Amino acid sequence: MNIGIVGLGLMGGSFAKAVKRYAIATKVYGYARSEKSKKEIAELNLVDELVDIKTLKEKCDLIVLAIPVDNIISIIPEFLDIKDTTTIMDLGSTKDFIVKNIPESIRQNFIAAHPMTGTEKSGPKAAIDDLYEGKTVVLCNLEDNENIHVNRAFKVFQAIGMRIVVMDSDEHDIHACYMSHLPHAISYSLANTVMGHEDPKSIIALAAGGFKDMSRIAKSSPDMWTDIFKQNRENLLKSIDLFEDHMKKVRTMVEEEDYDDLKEWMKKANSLHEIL
Ligand SMILES: NC(=O)C1=CN([C@@H]2O[C@H](COP(=O)(O)OP(=O)(O)OC[C@H]3O[C@@H](n4cnc5c(N)ncnc54)[C@H](O)[C@@H]3O)[C@@H](O)[C@H]2O)C=CC1
Ligand SMILES: O=C(O)C(=O)Cc1ccc(O)cc1
Repeated sequence: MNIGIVGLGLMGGSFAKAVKRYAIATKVYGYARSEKSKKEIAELNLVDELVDIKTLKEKCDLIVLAIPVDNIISIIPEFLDIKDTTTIMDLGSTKDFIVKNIPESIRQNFIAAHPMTGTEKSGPKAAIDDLYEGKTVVLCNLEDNENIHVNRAFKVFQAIGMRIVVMDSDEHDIHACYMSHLPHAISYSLANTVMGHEDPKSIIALAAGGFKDMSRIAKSSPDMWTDIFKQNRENLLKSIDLFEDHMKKVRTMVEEEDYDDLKEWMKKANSLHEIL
């Protein structure tokens, strides 16, 4: 099988490394837009050959879109003439808007996937050898796909060591919102709150583990995350409201010196780590 990857940053570059490591592909092709990316991808030896979209469509059995979620939508028109036997798959963090905007003519070829793994880093240099190893990938609305494409997706994800979970795209977007998109909104908010109050010298001198843990994902790509917040806007708004309720609650308990209730509220939060 020949595999083509569009966008060779953290997710696409790591996918290239994984399929090479497990010798799943006869040849791995890549497509990148900028000269800077092309140079980095070549230096890191992420793919066997960098080609244009036309060649990618001619040569590849599986084409993976590892680009920001709005770019997935805007690049799709270039793939309307893929062969019936070509699988096209995205790795975007949102799923509902994407599946609803795939044209009918290629809907059966299009596998909507979200690997639940990543980091705050981006670009080709961020690619990691074992990013996907032992991690979960969510596949959505598989009833809209032909078997040949579903089987190919299962084969590739299992071969790179992933666990597959199947669900509807709207259900996916709710779970992804609470477990990933809201935490990113909180981390960006925390980073901006602290920087608005503390000078850089104090941050360097005094930042402890907790602050570093909670602000790590505030380093994530604004291009990628603006698109995600846009596509999952409704769920994100609801989750921010619920989070604000908790911030108001802790504020009231502290203001009213209601320390018994505060302790109970904290104990409840502690129990999350019995599950995780
Ligand atoms: N970063 C993470 O931890 C995770 C990201 N995702 C999703 O994976 C996708 C890719 O994210 P990352 O790899 O983290 O981003 P990234 O920024 O590291 O890589 C994306 C690459 O695609 C290139 N690109 C953008 N538009 C392009 C286009 N039209 N044609 C060709 N190349 C293009 C960019 O120059 C960049 O090098 C996004 O949809 C994101 O939501 C999913 C799970 C985890
Ligand atoms: O860096 C982290 O801890 C992440 O949470 C990475 C991440 C980012 C986006 C996703 O859709 C999934 C995972």
